[in-house]
Amino acid sequence: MEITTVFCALVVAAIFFFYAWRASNRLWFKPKRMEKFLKEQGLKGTPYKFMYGDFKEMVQSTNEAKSQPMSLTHDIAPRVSPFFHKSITTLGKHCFTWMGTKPLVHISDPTMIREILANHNKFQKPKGGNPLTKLLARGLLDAEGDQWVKHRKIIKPAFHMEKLKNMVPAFYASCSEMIEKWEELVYTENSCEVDVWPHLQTFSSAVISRTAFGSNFKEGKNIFELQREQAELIINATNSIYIPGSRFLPTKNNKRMKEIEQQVKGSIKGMINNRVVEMKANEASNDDLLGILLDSNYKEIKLHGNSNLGLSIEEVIEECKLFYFAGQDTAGSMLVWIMILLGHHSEWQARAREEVLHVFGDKNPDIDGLNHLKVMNIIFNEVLRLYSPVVLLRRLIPEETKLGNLTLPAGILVQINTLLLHHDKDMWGEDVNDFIPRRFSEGVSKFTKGQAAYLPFGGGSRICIGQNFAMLEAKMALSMILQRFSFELSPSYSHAPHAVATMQPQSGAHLILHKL
Ligand code: HEM
Repeated sequence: MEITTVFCALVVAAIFFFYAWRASNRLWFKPKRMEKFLKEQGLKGTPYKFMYGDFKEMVQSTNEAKSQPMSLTHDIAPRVSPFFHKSITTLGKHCFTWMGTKPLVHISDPTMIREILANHNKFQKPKGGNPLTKLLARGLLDAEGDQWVKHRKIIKPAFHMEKLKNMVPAFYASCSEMIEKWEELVYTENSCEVDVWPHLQTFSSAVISRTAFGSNFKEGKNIFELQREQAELIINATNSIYIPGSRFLPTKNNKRMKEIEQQVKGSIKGMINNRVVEMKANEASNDDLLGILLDSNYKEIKLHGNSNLGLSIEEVIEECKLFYFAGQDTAGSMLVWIMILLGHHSEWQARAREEVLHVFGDKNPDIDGLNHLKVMNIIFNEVLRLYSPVVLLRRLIPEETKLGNLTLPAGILVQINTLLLHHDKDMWGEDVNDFIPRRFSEGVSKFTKGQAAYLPFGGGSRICIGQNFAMLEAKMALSMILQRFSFELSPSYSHAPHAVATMQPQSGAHLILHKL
């Protein structure tokens, strides 16, 4: 009897020590080993702090930076990315900080950046972290290896130029709705102050609803409104360290997130089922993203006679959710900074209008004309450099990997700070923080000398699939706006760029619109 009790006590103690050792290894000894390993290679870094890493400092510096607006300059990195900006300024361009227990190695050398972006199997999208973010978007953005190859192949045709051509009327209709509202607002005085930021968000959301779901536009809009609410709930939840399992607690937020998830899935599933029936009866229009995606999916299955080569309904649902997540906020962010910068730099606004009127007069913009707008193109490139909607790219290293002269241990994260790279004096020169679209007049690669230093849409094989879509959408919107209005920054405009999921104007974008 006594022997059994002693044996049981020993087993319990062994289990306790095993888990205690595992926890202390994960939370302390492993990070400390990695810290030593990185320091031995000459990298400077912040000291590891138990479990949280630099989390508290990051939140604190972001809150401080956001507490007041800045002067109207384009030197925005200290406000938008305060913690990473300070780390890189004090520790060097290649250094490390901490995301909880994981070291985050910052890479600024264009040759190393190219290598990271070219090898998507060695440098993968980060896994782990807060699992709630998966409720927002998975699909192509999240897939790896063969799964990613399969998804990209099926989705790619939806973004070919000849398919985008058919989406131009959707861009036009969405922009007309926005402009009608502005015309009502300026009606009495011929000019009026408008915070264009919410209008541009509604516009980019309408564009995605129309182009994704065509005739089911209204239903699509409803789905996207739910997704927007989901994004807000998730962003709130990710502002604190995630405690494993806490997403299953029956809190008000958790319940609402689950409810939204089910409603969104149900609606998209219903639309897909209807569309499949219509496709079989040859009654469906394949001009929208959903139609093209389903068409490309079934062609792939038919071609190889193997249903594993296509996407499952669940996967199609995830891709539809991703279109919204990846395409709405980013395009809205790009447009709002274009309008703010052109409101501030009136000479460039005048040049862009001159070009638009020269190409289209007062006619509706068409795709050929939009593809030939040179001044607008260089303005967009410069806005995307200074106010890149996506401020950083992050990758996880699953196995020990060589990068330049560094050996990076398995499990660490590498980060390319797009915003800091776009504001780097060594790369762009002393006038780095000035708005000079002309620097792109001979193309991006001429200025960067082909180096991976300009990455608003990422780079390598995982470059943004919606790049041409977004550029066309923004060109259509700006052309239609310039044909009808001139605008300048309102005295009540407060310059406060900040990064949420994308770079956004924290206090809105108050412009004075004048009807032409
Ligand atoms: C100005 C607008 C946009 C910007 C600045 C932008 C930026 C980016 C960036 C930087 C990436 C790479 C992320 C990484 O490597 O970690 C990316 C990927 C992606 N973007 Fe965009 N994007 C924009 C518009 C769109 C639109 C309109 C769509 C779709 C409707 C879209 C769909 C995607 C998808 C699906 C990926 C993942 C590609 C892959 O991993 O293979 N994006 N985007």
